[in-house]
Amino acid sequence: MSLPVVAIVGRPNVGKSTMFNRLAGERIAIVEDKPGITRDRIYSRSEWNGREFHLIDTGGLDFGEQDEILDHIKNQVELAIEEADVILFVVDGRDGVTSADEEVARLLYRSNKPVIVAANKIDNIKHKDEVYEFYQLGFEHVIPISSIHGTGTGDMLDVLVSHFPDKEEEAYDEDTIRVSLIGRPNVGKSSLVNAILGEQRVIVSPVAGTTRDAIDTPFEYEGQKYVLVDTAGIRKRGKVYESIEKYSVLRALKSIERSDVCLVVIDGEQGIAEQDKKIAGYAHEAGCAAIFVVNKWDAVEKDDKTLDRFKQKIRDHFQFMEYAPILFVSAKTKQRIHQILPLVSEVAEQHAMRISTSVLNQVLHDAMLRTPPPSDRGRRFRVQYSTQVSVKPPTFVLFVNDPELAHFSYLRYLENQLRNSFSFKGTPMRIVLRKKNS
Ligand SMILES: Nc1nc2c(ncn2[C@@H]2O[C@H](COP(=O)(O)OP(=O)(O)OP(=O)(O)O)[C@@H](O)[C@H]2O)c(=O)[nH]1
Ligand SMILES: Nc1nc2c(ncn2[C@@H]2O[C@H](COP(=O)(O)OP(=O)(O)OP(=O)(O)O)[C@@H](O)[C@H]2O)c(=O)[nH]1
Repeated sequence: MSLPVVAIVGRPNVGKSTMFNRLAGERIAIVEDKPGITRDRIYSRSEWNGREFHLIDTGGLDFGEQDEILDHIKNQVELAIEEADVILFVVDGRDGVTSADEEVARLLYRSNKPVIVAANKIDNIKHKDEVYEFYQLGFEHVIPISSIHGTGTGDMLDVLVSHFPDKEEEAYDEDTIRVSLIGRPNVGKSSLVNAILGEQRVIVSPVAGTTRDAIDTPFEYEGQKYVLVDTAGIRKRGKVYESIEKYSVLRALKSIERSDVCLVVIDGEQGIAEQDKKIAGYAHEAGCAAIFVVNKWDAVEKDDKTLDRFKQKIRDHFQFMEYAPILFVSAKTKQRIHQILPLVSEVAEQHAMRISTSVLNQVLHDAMLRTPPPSDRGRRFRVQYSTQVSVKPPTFVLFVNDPELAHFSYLRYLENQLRNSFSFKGTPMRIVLRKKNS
């Protein structure tokens, strides 16, 4: 199921980034984090009262060359209307309604999305009645807040969450492998979808907007059911998106959540870009299995070392995803396209693998005997007992004497030992430490 999306819009300087940072500060802790993951400042996963959602600061999006502030605002709002489930319209509560606020409001009327007006910079609660004038913008909710101090944000989040769509039911069987192709614009995602399906079911064209509605493509291959998630979303939807590469991250985020396996598509001709790293990082954090698919391999001038060199570059850039296998393909010539689905099926199996408690404890016990944890001021990290608590991704709970004694490098060692014993090819793994009450 994909998470609800909340977009923050508003004219410059009203405090969008400050609010974003505050809400992103409530970010749920990632159990297993690795160095080297970079995040966009404009996307965050947040949570309120047990409901998770994505937050986008549209003000932070770069829409390319634009002199007019109004154009920038229009683009923000268009994107918010298209992508968000709830729109958070930030105004400066101390300035009163400005003409730019009215313009934003006018643009927002056209959508049927719930809009919540956050009257920001009300640092002193005594002034909260002054925000009533913002009701003239025509929206049901006007909430006085101070992003700097955090006052009012709880009330605002309550209203936001109350407008989230109901959780949808998962439409596919447990044994269907949900796959998404993620990557920057123009790396060849649509072409790969076509190549994988072996027919021109999705229209490929260098022009934007050739496919419109979000469409999943279910199919069967060698007795296994698959669904390619949001094949239509792979295409850009309107002119506004042409210039925003960062937008590709949002597309990726939405399909990642609905997927078991992510094909991280990289343009072999152009090489690895910073944006690739961010997109891959989201797949990793979401706990999806992943495969690097280097496309356009036909267009690369090669000698006998080119492939190994490219592999090494991937390993250097994506150190947090050492587990992900790499395929070099061409959607154009169909080179190695037939290897994609068998590999998808293999990593999906690993992603869903369960290890019995006794075997798990044996492996960890042996590993700790072979290389005991370093002692920290006379105290040593000990694992009493461990068990796998979930799959997709495989998640292990280790009951330990003191979680503080666990060094990152030692946990990495334990993870590698698990991988040596069980493979877990293509899947991230989570290790959660719990203090054992003795
Ligand atoms: N007093 C007060 N100042 C605030 C509050 N929130 C933001 N500010 C200030 O308002 C200014 C603009 O804040 P930003 O968060 O950068 O505003 P923005 O809407 O993201 O601005 P753009 O990036 O230009 O669109 C900064 O100087 C903030 O410190 C608040 O709750 N109270
Ligand atoms: N040489 C070569 N060109 C390719 C290959 N795959 C795709 N292309 C070209 O790359 C361009 C982009 O391909 P698309 O499949 O539209 O890329 P996309 O990632 O879906 O692009 P967006 O919809 O912009 O996200 C097109 O001009 C394709 O013809 C390939 O394997 N080799």
